[in-house]
Amino acid sequence: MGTVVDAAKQDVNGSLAEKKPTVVFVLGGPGSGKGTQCANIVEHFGYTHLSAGDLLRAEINSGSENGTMIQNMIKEGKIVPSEVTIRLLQKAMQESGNDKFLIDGFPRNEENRAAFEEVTKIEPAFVLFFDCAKEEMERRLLSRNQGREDDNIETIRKRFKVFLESSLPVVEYYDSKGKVRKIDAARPIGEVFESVKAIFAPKNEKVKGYGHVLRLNECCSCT
Ligand SMILES: Nc1ncnc2c1ncn2[C@@H]1O[C@H](COP(=O)(O)OP(=O)(O)OP(=O)(O)O)[C@@H](O)[C@H]1O
Ligand SMILES: Nc1ccn([C@H]2C[C@H](O)[C@@H](COP(=O)(O)O)O2)c(=O)n1
Ligand SMILES: [Mg+2]
Repeated sequence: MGTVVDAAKQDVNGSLAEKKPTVVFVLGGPGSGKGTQCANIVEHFGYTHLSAGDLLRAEINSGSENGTMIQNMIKEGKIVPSEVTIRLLQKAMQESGNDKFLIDGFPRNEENRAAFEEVTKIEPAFVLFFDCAKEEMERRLLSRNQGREDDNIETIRKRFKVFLESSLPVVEYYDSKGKVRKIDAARPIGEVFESVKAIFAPKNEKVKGYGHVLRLNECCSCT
């Protein structure tokens, strides 16, 4: 089977030019709205959404030999070893037929980050980071009602701790490389998506220089 990079090699002339897939990492605390906003981005911008958590839950349900280990780790709010998660992500990328991916909830720690880079040689285009207060995230998780085993107060607290201790340093790493696009995710869903759209909209549709981003079909009060 070819690699993800192989699948993305074909250029417009049909020749085999090296073209790596576009990857956007989507990070944020538990319940910050990553999955909700990824669904909107898919609809508007043609990305394939790959949630590491969803892939791990599907692996549990598939009866895989790793299922029990993954289930126990998720229940404890712990991070599953990178080799397991990266294998699932690579398989999903290959099977998608797309070359633009939103990778949601990954990398969750330094081990995830370094292993993904080492195995795939892919650098993210940028990191979309949903910033939200803990109290608001907790409220959302406790009323999500999707039957997730980890949406109980005991596991939620463990997930918050892991987020602060292990995932935020990854966001800081990418921030030091100028790759983080931070969104205030505590607002209503539609407002959050307006900010997200401004990041994904093609560059040539933006007009800069007025202290905010304008779309070509909009006008500011200066005219
Ligand atoms: N901006 C928002 N305002 C209010 N509720 C929201 C907002 N965004 C998402 N929600 C709701 O909060 C819950 C959690 O959202 P979502 O599943 O998208 O979060 P997540 O970041 O993917 O969480 P997790 O890390 O646990 O997978 C859902 O019930 C969703 O409908
Ligand atoms: N890179 C990842 C992503 C997720 N997990 C596990 C641990 C998380 O608590 C759980 C749920 O993830 P979510 O759906 O909230 O993004 O899945 C992991 O081990 N490694
Ligand atoms: Mg999610």
